[in-house]
Amino acid sequence: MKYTILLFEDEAELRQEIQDSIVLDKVEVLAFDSWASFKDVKLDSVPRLAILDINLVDKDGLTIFYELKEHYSEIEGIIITGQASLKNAIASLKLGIRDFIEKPFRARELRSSIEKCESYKQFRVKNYVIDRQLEESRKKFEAHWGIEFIGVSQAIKEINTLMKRVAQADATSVMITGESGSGKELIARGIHSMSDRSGAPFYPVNCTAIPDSLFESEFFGYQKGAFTGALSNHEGWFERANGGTLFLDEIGDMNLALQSKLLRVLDERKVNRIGSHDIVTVNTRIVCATNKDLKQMIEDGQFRLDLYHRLNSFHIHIPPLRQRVEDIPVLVNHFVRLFSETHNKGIVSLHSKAMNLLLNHHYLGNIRELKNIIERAILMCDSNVIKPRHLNFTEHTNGSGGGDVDYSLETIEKQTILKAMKACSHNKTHTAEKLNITRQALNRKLKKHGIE
Ligand SMILES: Nc1ncnc2c1ncn2[C@@H]1O[C@H](COP(=O)(O)OP(=O)(O)OP(=O)(O)O)[C@@H](O)[C@H]1O
Repeated sequence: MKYTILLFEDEAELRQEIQDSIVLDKVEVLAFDSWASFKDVKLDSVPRLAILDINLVDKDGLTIFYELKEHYSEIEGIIITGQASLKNAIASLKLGIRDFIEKPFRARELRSSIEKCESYKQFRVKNYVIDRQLEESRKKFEAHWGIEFIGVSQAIKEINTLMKRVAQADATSVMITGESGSGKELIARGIHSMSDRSGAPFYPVNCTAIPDSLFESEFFGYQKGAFTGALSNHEGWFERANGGTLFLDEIGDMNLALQSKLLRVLDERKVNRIGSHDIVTVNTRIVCATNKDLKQMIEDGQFRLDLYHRLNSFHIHIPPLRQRVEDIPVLVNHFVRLFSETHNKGIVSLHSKAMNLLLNHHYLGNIRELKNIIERAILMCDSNVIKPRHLNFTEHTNGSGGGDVDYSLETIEKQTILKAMKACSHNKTHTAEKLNITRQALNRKLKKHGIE
């Protein structure tokens, strides 16, 4: 599907520069120098995003966004301005503008802002529309394969027992920890579907995908007219998941102010939408997940200790796949059967050399990585046996067993920072940009790794 972006900028040179910098796949940028030049244009598709200068010749960017919103209620907005003021920033936020960028800005800053809008949009689309289709296919998948957490290691056996036990403890909050791709969401879904809540929604939210400015309204919902952009009543996550399970993924990315509010809801089990005095009692189980070290975050003052204890009343930790090699063969067989069926291939087995390579791989991306490797192999395989040449490992590991290579994430992070520092002649601002993190974050990491 084409992704249409509307650009309103009256400086011709900047307009062209912005257009040139947004060369993204499947994106079409329609540029205008004024409202007058846009208003009679017939669009082929619904625009998903508007990038607006505040001062245009005939209308200001905020008013234009307001008018666009009337026609395209789902449109997102980014304001670019040479005259950033608190007043404008507040007005933008109230209108539901996602980002506010001060001129002059770098092309990558704008691109990253667009990507943020898009990931938020995908989050909404996923949850409000496409989720139904996903739910359907998921149900079919579960009916066929079951939702059991696959594995034969002692760790997985214990996890399966814990899942069943906590599923019966109705309202207990659950904290799931483990590296990315290790199965945290699958466990959360498993707990939900084994509990008495299975008839009510399982509502997944990725805390990283929501800009701070929108967290509160998404969290609690709002009443029509509560603020300028509130064009209709909007249920918050707690209400949507009422009776069911709210899965808060990447809880470590929730800011401190929101953490306090979450704690209050967990204590009181009550929410009220922004702009409304009505109090809604909610019966929502919270299952949260993180791959961050929350204890360290508590020490650094970035995560509330009381919330940690509240969420951690039941803790499930998933060890990385490389520490439970005995699970690899069953997972491989499971994914071979699954993808062979999905892609209508008659693949029946795996060559022992291919299995050896899989057993010796280090899986920094855990089960997600293994799953992708098998799916690719199934697609590449032209006979009914998967052979070593069908396996496409990532560049970090070659399946040879690893030798003396240190695969710890800490080491990889340190090496990446050192490489970036070298490439940027030790200029911290440039290094931070290259690594796509803030300068403060870079300083913290340099300190952590003892670099300098
Ligand atoms: N034990 C398992 N058995 C079968 N499939 C699994 C298992 N663990 C994980 N998977 C599959 O691996 C993929 C990644 O799992 P999931 O999304 O739950 O990981 P995650 O830890 O939540 O990742 P992230 O931290 O990146 O959000 C999913 O497709 C999931 O179905």
